[in-house]
Amino acid sequence: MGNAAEARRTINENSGAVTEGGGARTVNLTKVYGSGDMAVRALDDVSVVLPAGRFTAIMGPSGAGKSTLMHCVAGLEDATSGKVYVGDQELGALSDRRLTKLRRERIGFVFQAFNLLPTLTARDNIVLPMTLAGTSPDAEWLNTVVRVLKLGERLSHRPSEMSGGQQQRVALARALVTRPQIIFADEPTGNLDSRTGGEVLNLLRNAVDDLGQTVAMVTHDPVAAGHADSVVFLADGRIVDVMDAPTPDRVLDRMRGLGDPR
Ligand SMILES: Nc1ncnc2c1ncn2[C@@H]1O[C@H](COP(=O)(O)OP(=O)(O)OP(=O)(O)O)[C@@H](O)[C@H]1O
Repeated sequence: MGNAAEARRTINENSGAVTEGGGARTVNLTKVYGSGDMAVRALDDVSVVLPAGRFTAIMGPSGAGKSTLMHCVAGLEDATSGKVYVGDQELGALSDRRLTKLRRERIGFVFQAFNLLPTLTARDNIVLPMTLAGTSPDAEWLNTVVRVLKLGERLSHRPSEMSGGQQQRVALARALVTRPQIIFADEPTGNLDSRTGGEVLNLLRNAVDDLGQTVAMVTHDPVAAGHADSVVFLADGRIVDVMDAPTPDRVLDRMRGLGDPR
């Protein structure tokens, strides 16, 4: 799809039932930081679907609004106007307490820095969200996640006893164990060598294909975006294109077209 108007139309047409029971979407989402002369319109009327059971990459030049979009959809930032839905729940309708609960129970995060607690074993890091919530993991699901991520031999190890790739797999297991409606990955391969980065991308792909997970990933890397089902391109706070079945070459071409020097 070549132009922004067409991209937006498709997104709007798709923004009905697609996220029911999973995924996320925004409707006319605008986010302004500051006010008066200092106002920055980080997102400008963004309507986008992150469909259930699909892997979506979010790309665009520096300052395009990628992190802001992720933070608004994850309920970490308020919208200035417009709406955000996780599944069929509109975030603006929730009290702070219920929003915190939704974030803990229905959203998973994988960051560039793995954010593992150094004193805890892999297993205790994986189940930490549930420990904090005072619940216990579904043993069968925990076993499935550990098996898919090949962490069976590592469960009693602390982060310092694991490689970067193994630590990232623990971080992904922690995101998966609560069966969130969507996982947000922010540059999940940024700190990794290319082989380990490739493994992490395959794991995200497998989480979608084998576990039915919904994944949204912010990345600057066309190779990483090539693992997704589709790529949403942002520029100056607006959606300018959506690419299905992306390849690294097509993504790179599109990024160059947006003036990204990489
Ligand atoms: N807390 C904030 N206060 C003021 N302005 C902000 C804030 N957060 C982001 N911005 C501005 O909003 C715009 C979008 O920023 P954002 O971080 O979402 O872009 P990005 O696409 O993630 O960039 P990058 O690729 O460099 O991480 C930028 O102009 C940025 O300076």
